[in-house]
Amino acid sequence: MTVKDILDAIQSKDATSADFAALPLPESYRAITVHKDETEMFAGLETRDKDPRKSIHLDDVPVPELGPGEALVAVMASSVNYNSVWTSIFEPLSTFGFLERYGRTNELAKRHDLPYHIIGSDLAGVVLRTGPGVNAWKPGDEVVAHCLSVELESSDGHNDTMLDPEQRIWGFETNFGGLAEIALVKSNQLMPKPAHLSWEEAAAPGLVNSTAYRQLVSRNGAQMKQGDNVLIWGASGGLGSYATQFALAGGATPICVVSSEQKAEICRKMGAELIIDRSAEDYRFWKDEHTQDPKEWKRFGKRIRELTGGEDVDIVFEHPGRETFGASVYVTRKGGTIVTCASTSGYQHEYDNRYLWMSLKRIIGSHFANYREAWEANRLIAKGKIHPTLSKVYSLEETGQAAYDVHRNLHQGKVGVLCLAPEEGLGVRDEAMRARHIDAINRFRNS
Ligand SMILES: C/C=C/C(=O)SCCNC(=O)CCNC(=O)[C@H](O)C(C)(C)COP(=O)(O)OP(=O)(O)OC[C@H]1O[C@@H](n2cnc3c(N)ncnc32)[C@H](O)[C@@H]1OP(=O)(O)O
Ligand SMILES: NC(=O)C1=CN([C@@H]2O[C@H](COP(=O)(O)OP(=O)(O)OC[C@H]3O[C@@H](n4cnc5c(N)ncnc54)[C@H](OP(=O)(O)O)[C@@H]3O)[C@@H](O)[C@H]2O)C=CC1
Repeated sequence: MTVKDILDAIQSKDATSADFAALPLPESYRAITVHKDETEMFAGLETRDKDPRKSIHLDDVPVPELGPGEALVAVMASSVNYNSVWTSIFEPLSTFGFLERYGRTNELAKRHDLPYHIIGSDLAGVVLRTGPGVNAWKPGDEVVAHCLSVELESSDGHNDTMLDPEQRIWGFETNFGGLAEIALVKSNQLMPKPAHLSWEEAAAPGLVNSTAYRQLVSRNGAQMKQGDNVLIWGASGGLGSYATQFALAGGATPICVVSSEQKAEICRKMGAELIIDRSAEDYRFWKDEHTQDPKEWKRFGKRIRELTGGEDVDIVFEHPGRETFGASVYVTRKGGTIVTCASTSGYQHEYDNRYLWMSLKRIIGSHFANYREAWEANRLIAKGKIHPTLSKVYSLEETGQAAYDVHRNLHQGKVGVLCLAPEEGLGVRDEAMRARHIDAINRFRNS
């Protein structure tokens, strides 16, 4: 039995759940990995010079044992997230430490502590097997998976599953991720695949869409409301392309920051009108490595006021971190919110705290999304209210290049990866709904 037989079953129109359940599992499958004995390979290099194409491998790996509450999924497509870039350059630390720590927690978790890490935190595919105790899903179900892995044995996470002390991001802090032909997930990560999307389109939004939803919309984030001005860094990037859509769909006004005219045009296509090209306007928030320039914060703030007709921003959607955080705190209106989920340009932030406390601003930390938020975010995709922002699709063999593109900011929106799917465009079940949204679905394609 090989993965080819699985693919044949998926592509045959009449395979039943019983047929999928009867398919023997292959012994091995192809997966994107990083290797434990290579974690020092980039020692001494600058971050930008660490090349994912060198550290990312395509290996044959054994199918992991299936535990209670888990599912094995045949992965048709996945996507590249920035967390896989971090994994592949071993920054800010090697993910093997996460796997070792997880492995120490219990007997079943030991499976994750291996000399290779199968990465990837998104998937669209078909359930192959479910473990004991799984009733909601069965072999043959077409699914996407969100990336929240929790144990829920402590009450700390019972109101908000992101607060579980054993909270992990699947495919980053656990093994057996989505950039592979088969993935192992907890069954409560599974959600229905949006019927109007192809496999690669369905696999694209998951992680970033859920994160932007919590960060901007949820009561756990900035609680954006109608009429809010929302400053969105990297508005045509992974997170930003969903934040921009949430702002527009929620009656807010996005002020989109991008770094080229091409990216500005994509934001206009999404419906945004207020756009700042940070390259063309050449903001230099840092005079040198250690000193910020408040005059540049002010110039940036003036530009925002020009665009909004004199208003400041209610919310800043932050993730670049060190480079922009001082400016973000400065330009937020009195009583406004800076909501951050990352620090791509550096995690030691500096800002002038007088502008925070004297103007009663708040900084909120946000990370991925709880079960319910991830479900709600996926529901918005399934209803055609928010759309995938897939620009380019690579084969599994080309994942290193795909991660390189994201690391070097050469991409737009999301970059997809075909795993078992032999070509793009497969897996659409609701053609009529697709036709209604086709322009929006294709907005980012080939940009
Ligand atoms: C969905 C996608 C998301 C993304 O893309 S996010 C971007 C990618 N992610 C990242 O860049 C984050 C990567 N992770 C990290 O950098 C690290 O992961 C953290 C900085 C988040 C945490 O650091 P660590 O060293 O792993 O964990 P500690 O919590 O600092 O625990 C180490 C030891 O320190 C003890 N400790 C924790 N808090 C306290 C305290 N308040 N007082 C005293 N001790 C403390 C712990 O218990 C433990 O101890 P013991 O080693 O013995 O187990
Ligand atoms: N905590 C969480 O749950 C999550 C955290 N993340 C983290 O968020 C970060 C962004 O992820 P994602 O959106 O997918 O990545 P992308 O690379 O797809 O998009 C980020 C965008 O940010 C902009 N940007 C990059 N560097 C800078 C800078 N120095 N100053 C201003 N803008 C900058 C770029 O846009 P432009 O050049 O056009 O300005 C880029 O398109 C990553 O660090 C990732 O790990 C992501 C998802 C979830």
